[in-house]
Amino acid sequence: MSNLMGERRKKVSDDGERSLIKTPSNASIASQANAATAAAAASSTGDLERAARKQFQQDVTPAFVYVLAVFSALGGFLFGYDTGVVSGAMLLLKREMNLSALWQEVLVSSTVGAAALSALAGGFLNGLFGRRVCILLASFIFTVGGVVLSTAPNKEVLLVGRIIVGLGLGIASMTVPVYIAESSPPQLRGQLVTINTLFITGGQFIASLVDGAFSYLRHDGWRYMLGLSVVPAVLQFLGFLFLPESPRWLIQRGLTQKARRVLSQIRGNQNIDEEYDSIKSSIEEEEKDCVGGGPVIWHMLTYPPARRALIVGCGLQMFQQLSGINTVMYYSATILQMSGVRDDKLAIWLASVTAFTNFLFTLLGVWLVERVGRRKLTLGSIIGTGLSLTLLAVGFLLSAQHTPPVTLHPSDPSTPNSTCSRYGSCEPCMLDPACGFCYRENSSSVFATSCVPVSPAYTGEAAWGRCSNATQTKDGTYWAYNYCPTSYSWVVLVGLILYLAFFAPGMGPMPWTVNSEIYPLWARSTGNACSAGVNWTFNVLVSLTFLHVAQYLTYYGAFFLYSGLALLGFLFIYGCLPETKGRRLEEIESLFESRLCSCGASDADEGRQIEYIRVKGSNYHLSDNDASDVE
Ligand SMILES: O[C@H]1[C@H](O)[C@@H](O)[C@H](O)[C@@H](O)[C@H]1O
Repeated sequence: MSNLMGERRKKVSDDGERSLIKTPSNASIASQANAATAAAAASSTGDLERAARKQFQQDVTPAFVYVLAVFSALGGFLFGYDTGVVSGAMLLLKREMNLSALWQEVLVSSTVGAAALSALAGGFLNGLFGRRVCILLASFIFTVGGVVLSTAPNKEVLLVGRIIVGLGLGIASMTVPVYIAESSPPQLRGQLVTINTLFITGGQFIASLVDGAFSYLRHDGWRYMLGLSVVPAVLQFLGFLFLPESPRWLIQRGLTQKARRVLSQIRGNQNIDEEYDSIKSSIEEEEKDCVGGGPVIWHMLTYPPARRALIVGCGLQMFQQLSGINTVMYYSATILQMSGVRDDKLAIWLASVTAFTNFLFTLLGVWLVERVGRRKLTLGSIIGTGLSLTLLAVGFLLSAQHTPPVTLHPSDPSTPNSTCSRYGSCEPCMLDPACGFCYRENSSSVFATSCVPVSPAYTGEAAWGRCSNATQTKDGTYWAYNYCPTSYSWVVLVGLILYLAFFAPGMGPMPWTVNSEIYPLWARSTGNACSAGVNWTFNVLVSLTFLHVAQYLTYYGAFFLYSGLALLGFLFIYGCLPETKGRRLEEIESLFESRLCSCGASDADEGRQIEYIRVKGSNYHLSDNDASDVE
């Protein structure tokens, strides 16, 4: 490895191309001087920071970096679409292909499992072939997966298609944030990377609409649902044929001339000298520090700053999933049914309201990330998430305490000893996956209640009796498979809305955003591969265990457990997450240098960042040579 690094260093130190740098025009120098004046005139540090940022964005940020971010974030859209669309597709598939519960579970989790594995492999591919090739590869894989899924003749081919899609998901989920972070100017980086998560939640929302629309098509509707992902995948593939490689990766590989060209392309009229030099010298520094051979993960584990960054990155992803987002999203249709929406179709449409709320509040995160910073946003978010989870748990607890008793004990001659008939009230009946609650309702009460076995083919019906034909029958008889009728459903509904409002701006996007920036360049691919792998692994663990956890601990127990985990997450974030706002990627490693886990950013750190932006704001008019004095 040291030999390799020595060779690379030689290439990196080739500096013969300085004449290729675009020198700033008089107009740009004048406008940069305006930036400084505007910044200097601002009275308070907050005004100063805002003025500098605004002026910088107006003068220096070319539209190209936004185009680049949006095309990359199509990877996020596919992430959201492919993970979201499957629930609606499964409703149709299980009838059409007669899928057992095991097959349904395998089809849903195979994608997430494959994503976990391919995210890990993506680290290696990223280092070797670069970010652009990996994004091209991911969109190609998505396209193939979409075609296989939409034309699948049987469940085995469906499984192959779901695994292919998962392979694309893993690579895209770890590459896209890194690519955007490496191409963005520091003061926009948080916002642009967070756009990727906005696209994830946007993909989930569109998937829920597609699910709603095609659920009316009883035959082959699932083919359209699963196959439509080909459209954004092809769009991204075509776009990336024309988009450039990450300049940082190019410099690392010694392709300095190309890196300069790309940097001036994405920075427009801004002078790139300072940025180029700082990236290059930090890579040289990194390479000097890095001695000995062996895999990058070993170097990360034995080099304290990289190890701390890895702990923070993986911990954030783990706590994101442990705070139960995918359970809450998945369960939202049932929560809505509990609250009185008894019609199946309407519940599917209302689930898209949940997905839209998640999307809307992620937009708030895009707006807040560069204003309040990553640390405060994540801390505020996890506190709110934990409290909303407690409210959800209290709602479920109240419903359980006032659960309606079973008043009728009908027995079917073919299943006389069904365990269902032994339950005395709705709560234990509904928690048993083999049983459901059948009841009649009028405006003031629930009556004529019974606990009966669920139909083996479809959980939306009872195996026999009054509820064997549909979720809701004409005479006001209802079938409740995984909820109990309750007058406390409003508490759960408020909990759900608050949960999304708090989770989506912070805990949703920040783990991805922070991971894209905390690792030094030599460890960035591997660090992101590991943390994305952790995200997918905990995603599959939490979704696979939810029903079992609910069965043993009841729903309120499961939600109390999640809120306890959110509390642990808060302590972890409070103790370990530093503020990275406004810093260059190359500066961030120093945040992990001395402290145990790089604990909280102090006010002094905040001051330094404002100073950094201020100095940069007033520095644009300086000559190229002066620029280096600033750092
Ligand atoms: O950041 C995303 C987002 O919050 C999604 O809504 C969720 O489904 C994903 O698991 C998560 O990684």
